[in-house]
Amino acid sequence: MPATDTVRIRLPDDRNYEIRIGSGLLDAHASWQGLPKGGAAVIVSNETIAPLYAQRLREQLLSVYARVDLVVLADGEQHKGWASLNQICDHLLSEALDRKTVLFALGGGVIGDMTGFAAAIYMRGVPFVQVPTTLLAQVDSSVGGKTAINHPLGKNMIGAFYQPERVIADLDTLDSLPDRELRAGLAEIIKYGPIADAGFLDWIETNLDALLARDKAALAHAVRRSCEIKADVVGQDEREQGLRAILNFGHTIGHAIEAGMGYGEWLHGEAVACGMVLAADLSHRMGLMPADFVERLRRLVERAELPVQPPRLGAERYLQLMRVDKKAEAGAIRFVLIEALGRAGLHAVPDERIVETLTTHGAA
Ligand SMILES: NC(=O)c1ccc[n+]([C@@H]2O[C@H](COP(=O)([O-])OP(=O)(O)OC[C@H]3O[C@@H](n4cnc5c(N)ncnc54)[C@H](O)[C@@H]3O)[C@@H](O)[C@H]2O)c1
Ligand SMILES: O=C(O)C(=O)C[C@@H](O)[C@H](O)[C@H](O)COP(=O)(O)O
Ligand SMILES: [Zn+2]
Repeated sequence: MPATDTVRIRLPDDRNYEIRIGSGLLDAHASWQGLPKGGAAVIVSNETIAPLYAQRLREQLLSVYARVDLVVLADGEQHKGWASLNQICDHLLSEALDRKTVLFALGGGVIGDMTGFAAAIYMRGVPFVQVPTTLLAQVDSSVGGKTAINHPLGKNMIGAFYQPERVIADLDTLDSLPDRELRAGLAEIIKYGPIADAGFLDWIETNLDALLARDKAALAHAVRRSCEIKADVVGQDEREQGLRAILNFGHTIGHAIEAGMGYGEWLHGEAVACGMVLAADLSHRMGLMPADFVERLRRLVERAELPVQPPRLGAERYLQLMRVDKKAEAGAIRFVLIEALGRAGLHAVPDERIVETLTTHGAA
């Protein structure tokens, strides 16, 4: 039996679940035991991941479920929309699958977010399991129950909070992940340091080369610590009434970059990395953090070979995109700013300050 780390996420109404992290989990019988059954299993994946892993998952699930279907979606952030969501629902309905059906999201954050949303709305809710295969999905998107599709006017604008039954993060699936996608995952790992754990930021700085070299022990630690932090935050504030917003550090500008450039042009993690550098700069301009913190974060992002220079969309376009951000209130754009190393909060930032930061970084 392969070594497995388990992080538990604690939620009201008997909705606690486990995040299992380790090597060989995809092929381990135990990963798939104890889940809801009595209906069919449906694996939702995409044209890149399905040929790599769907057959292995299907074989495992056939020891639990009498029927295991596979829905293969187009690959890419630009397909995180109504058409793909409909494709999942069309399959479920045309096969007359009942509300005991369990969906298995096999892929990165795009597949996880869409499968979770389909699970939330099909027959008003069927169970689903996250099987994340990107670093980003293992450290972030598979945990916490944010599900969504994109809209041309804004990222993740149509969705639901809906928790999975379990998360199975098999570190071995990262072996086939392209380098650019691995680096995108590092962005969300870096995020957890400044917002929640200064010691973890030190650890990332020390171990960045090992992470880039895909050292399994380093990856296992990064995934576990990231999941612990996220599970703790979500356990306190599942529906983002307050604290959970800290997980959006770097995302106000990041989401504007993704939508403004056209989904898929910048990877989510790339846009978040750049957004964190600008949000760090804003934290300094708002008098919360010293200048050396901005430099420290910029240096780390650069070392991870992630972008620090935002695209020149123009200040007005950035402001327009950020006014539809979910954290905005009554037209005021609100940013997650760092207040001290390991502590963050939500702050309304005047447009002039935002324009200053955008201009300094060549985005305006
Ligand atoms: N729900 C949340 O809390 C949350 C958190 C963070 C990000 N997200 C969302 O997640 C999405 C980004 O997720 P992502 O970075 O995983 O991107 P992704 O899902 O697009 O996957 C990245 C690419 O890697 C490929 N891939 C996946 N696993 C692979 C593997 N093991 N081997 C080879 N190729 C593989 C995919 O086919 C895709 O081309 C965004 O839509 C973002 O909004 C959601
Ligand atoms: O789980 C959360 O909460 C997050 O904010 C995690 C983010 O990394 C993620 O990108 C999330 O999808 C963003 O949520 P949104 O509400 O800003 O769309
Ligand atoms: Zn994110």
